Amino acid sequence: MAVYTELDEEVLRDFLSLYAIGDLHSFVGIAEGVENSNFLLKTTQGRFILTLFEKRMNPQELPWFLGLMGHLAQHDIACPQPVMARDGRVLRQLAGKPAVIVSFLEGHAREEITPAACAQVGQALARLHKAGQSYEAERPNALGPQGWQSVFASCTDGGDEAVAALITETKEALAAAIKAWPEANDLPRGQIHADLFVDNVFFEGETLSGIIDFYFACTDFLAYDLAICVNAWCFKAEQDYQPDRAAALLQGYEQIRSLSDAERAALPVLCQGAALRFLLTRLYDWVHTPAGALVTRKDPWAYQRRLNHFQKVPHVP
Ligand SMILES: Nc1ncnc2c1ncn2[C@@H]1O[C@H](COP(=O)(O)OP(=O)(O)O)[C@@H](O)[C@H]1O
Ligand SMILES: N[C@@H](CCOP(=O)(O)O)C(=O)O
Repeated sequence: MAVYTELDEEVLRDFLSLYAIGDLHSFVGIAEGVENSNFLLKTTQGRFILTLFEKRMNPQELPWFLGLMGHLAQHDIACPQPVMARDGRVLRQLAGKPAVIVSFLEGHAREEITPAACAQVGQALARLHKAGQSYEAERPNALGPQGWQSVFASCTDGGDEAVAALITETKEALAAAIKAWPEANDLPRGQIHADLFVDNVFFEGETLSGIIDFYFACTDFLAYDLAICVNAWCFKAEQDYQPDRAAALLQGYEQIRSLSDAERAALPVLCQGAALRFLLTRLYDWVHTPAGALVTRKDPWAYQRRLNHFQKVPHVP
């Protein structure tokens, strides 16, 4: 569930009067999601998403994310577009939290993943990368190799025997991936989504209709974003690698943006890094989420299995 902050209807009506998006018909909290509180608003002018940013977000970084989403939307990427209030501001405060209203995207996350869906994800990712090239402000990836080390360090005293074993087994892989990681100038860089998982891509029928959740976006290797998608989209039952999906993902991507030889050669290590990144943040949540918390913890072992796959089979697809 992800509604951490309750909203009072009158307070919301007052808030909406700052925008030119019509009068409130109804609002409902959205159960999906983990990080922030999201509400579906229905107004006399249509549907919108209201997000209240919760404590894991650094409010100083919000203008970068909202600027990127606005930039991409203006470049025909189907993503939420931040809505300006009458005074021209997109970021305000509501119920004591930073708040934004964005456009509503039609569609739903897929339940069945096919190579054809992966091909469209690849195309959409490449379009996002191309459109992001003209968004100049940079945001370093806080969850790059340096970040992995500090997340790892903050997991090491907690958890049961299974967690202790996972920590031991991850230590060596972490050191190896950091050592093998490309230098900043080795590969093309730009704005990446960095969390393009199945729940963040909407389809209407068989057609990709939009991409949401840009709050891990950052400036990093473009091919690393592809490696994240290989991890997120190309395994079945959390462990069986599906090379046909990966082939379709890469082919779709290259229909829009060609990969260089260096990017292709780096994909296996980038896939290991992507597996580690999600293993580590899931492990952090596993160790630090108190029993009885509203949020369902995600399984870090699913990403250990992916990491093991890319260690044993160092080629993609
Ligand atoms: N622009 C949007 N249009 C339609 N639905 C959205 C939009 N943004 C978010 N949602 C809905 O809200 C849910 C949670 O959003 P998400 O950005 O993943 O939250 P979190 O960052 O908290 O994980 C999504 O699964 C989707 O159902
Ligand atoms: N995709 C990440 C978790 C981030 O959650 P989101 O709901 O913000 O996409 C993972 O699977 O570990």
